Amino acid sequence: MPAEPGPPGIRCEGIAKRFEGPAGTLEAVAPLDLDFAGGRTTALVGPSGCGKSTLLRMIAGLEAPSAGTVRIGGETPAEVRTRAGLAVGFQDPSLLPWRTVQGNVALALKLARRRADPKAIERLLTLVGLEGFGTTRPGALSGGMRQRAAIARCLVTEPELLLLDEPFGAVDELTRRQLAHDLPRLWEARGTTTLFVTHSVTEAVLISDRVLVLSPRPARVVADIPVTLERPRAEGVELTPAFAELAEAVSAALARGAAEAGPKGLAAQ
Ligand SMILES: Nc1ncnc2c1ncn2[C@@H]1O[C@H](COP(=O)(O)OP(=O)(O)OP(=O)(O)O)[C@@H](O)[C@H]1O
Repeated sequence: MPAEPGPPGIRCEGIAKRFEGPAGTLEAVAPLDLDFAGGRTTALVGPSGCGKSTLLRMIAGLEAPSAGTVRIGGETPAEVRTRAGLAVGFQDPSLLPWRTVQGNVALALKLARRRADPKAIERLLTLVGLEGFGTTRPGALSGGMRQRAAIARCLVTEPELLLLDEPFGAVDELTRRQLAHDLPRLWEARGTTTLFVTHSVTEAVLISDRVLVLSPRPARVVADIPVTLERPRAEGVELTPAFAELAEAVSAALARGAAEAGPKGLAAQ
């Protein structure tokens, strides 16, 4: 099906994933119906093991659903991937060790059959705090720096859809805050549809237009919280009562989801 005009929305219908293992069937994602508006940023939060990454991988077309369908602006994930319309950033940055940071970022452009502009790459590296590290190989970077290089690699192709799975996991708190302020400005300006998995309630509220709180596995939506704070987020917004109220609503929903799941849910938190 041809792509719809404008930033692509995502529609998941009855999407589910079961894994077969020696201990039997594991229901990672129970049938879920989800809609994500085009050009918006949504945070997915939920206890460890509730199926967030599996959901993201299915939307990215990296994992086949056991049931249900995913459409991105009317297209299948495979169709969007074929024309390099989506980028995925995982906690494990998986950079090519023999290529420099510049080379790793430029590779994403090459795979998308686009010309690499070294100046544009350098600007992006500056934005993620890697100024002057373009010629360094991943082995000589810290874990957090590798993650930031991977984020630059995601952004360089200017994808329509950005799927980020805890991309700041190994980044120190201060840099993390800076990235949480700076990066959304970039993808908002481009109208990128973004899905973002995080364990940080603060980050979820800071970065997104909407927070979906998921229950312990198999995940269902416990709360769907619109984040109405002004964009771009102002410096110090984390200290405002409106922010605290939203963060509290997310935390309370997480606790409610765990409590409703019983002792298994609480243990999974
Ligand atoms: N390839 C796989 N084979 C078998 N089981 C899997 C596979 N991938 C994920 N699972 C299981 O599916 C469930 C959901 O995993 P998933 O990684 O999606 O959770 P998550 O919410 O992203 O967790 P975390 O927050 O800890 O990263 C877990 O019980 C996990 O063990």
